[in-house]
Amino acid sequence: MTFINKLSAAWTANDSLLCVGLDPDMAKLPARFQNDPQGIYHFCREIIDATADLACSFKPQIAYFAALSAEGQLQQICDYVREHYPHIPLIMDAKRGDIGATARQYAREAYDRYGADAVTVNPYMGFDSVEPYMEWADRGVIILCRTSNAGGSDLQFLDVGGKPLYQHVAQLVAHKWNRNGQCALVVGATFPEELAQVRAIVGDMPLLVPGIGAQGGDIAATVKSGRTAHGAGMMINSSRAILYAAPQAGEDFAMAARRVAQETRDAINQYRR
Ligand SMILES: O=c1ccn([C@@H]2O[C@H](COP(=O)(O)O)[C@@H](O)[C@H]2O)c(=O)[nH]1
Repeated sequence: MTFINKLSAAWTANDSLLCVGLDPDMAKLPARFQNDPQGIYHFCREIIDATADLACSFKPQIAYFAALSAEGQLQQICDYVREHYPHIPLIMDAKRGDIGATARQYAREAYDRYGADAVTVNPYMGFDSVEPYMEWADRGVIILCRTSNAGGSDLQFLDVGGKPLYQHVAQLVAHKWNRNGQCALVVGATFPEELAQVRAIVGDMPLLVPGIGAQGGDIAATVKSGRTAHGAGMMINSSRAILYAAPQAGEDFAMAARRVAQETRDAINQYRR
């Protein structure tokens, strides 16, 4: 099954456009995980079990693991999702970008080592830096377009021939690069007007949309701007707001994560149709 088919099935199965981000920050984990050599794995596993029926995808951000030399635990997490929730797409957020020969190694890392269904990629070095990922025709290639951070405007908003650069990226990916129908784009929830512009350019192409929750993006505006005619088409990511939902020590973190994930999924669904 391709990434896009798996994602469509997960949207329907869990009635959800919510992508649960896995960004484990050791300083924010409950104490029992900080004293456990396998703490990152155990924490993420509990989050996954608590939210798997509410999510359309899981998105580990590789930096949180690499910074702690915890790639082994990331591998265990990916194995766990594939074994216990094989219908939920796994997105490796790595934002890779390099020459073709190196890109092929990054693709092997994401798809073969971690078994990810999709990986995030930076388009700045052009098509030959993205093409190696497409050799895995059943996997997704999620390309940065209009990122959620304020500084994204420094380059992505540059006027290029009368249009901002991010619109060129959307057009290029939708009309030239997406030969196998495996591409998606990253567009931040913090810029709903640009999200609507991108949706108008790319048709039904899936969009990974970070920026709700901790970054303050408005859920109603995000969904209204980014949904397809079928009320889907998005993986709306929330990481910290779910992972660290427990307001104080003592509250069960997994129950709190589930509560916030459910509230977020339901808030998104209010504006889908
Ligand atoms: O434009 C982008 C692209 C990726 N991200 C990533 O998404 C999550 C957001 O985490 P929150 O805690 O929900 O803010 C994180 O992994 C980022 O690296 C993004 O925020 N914006």
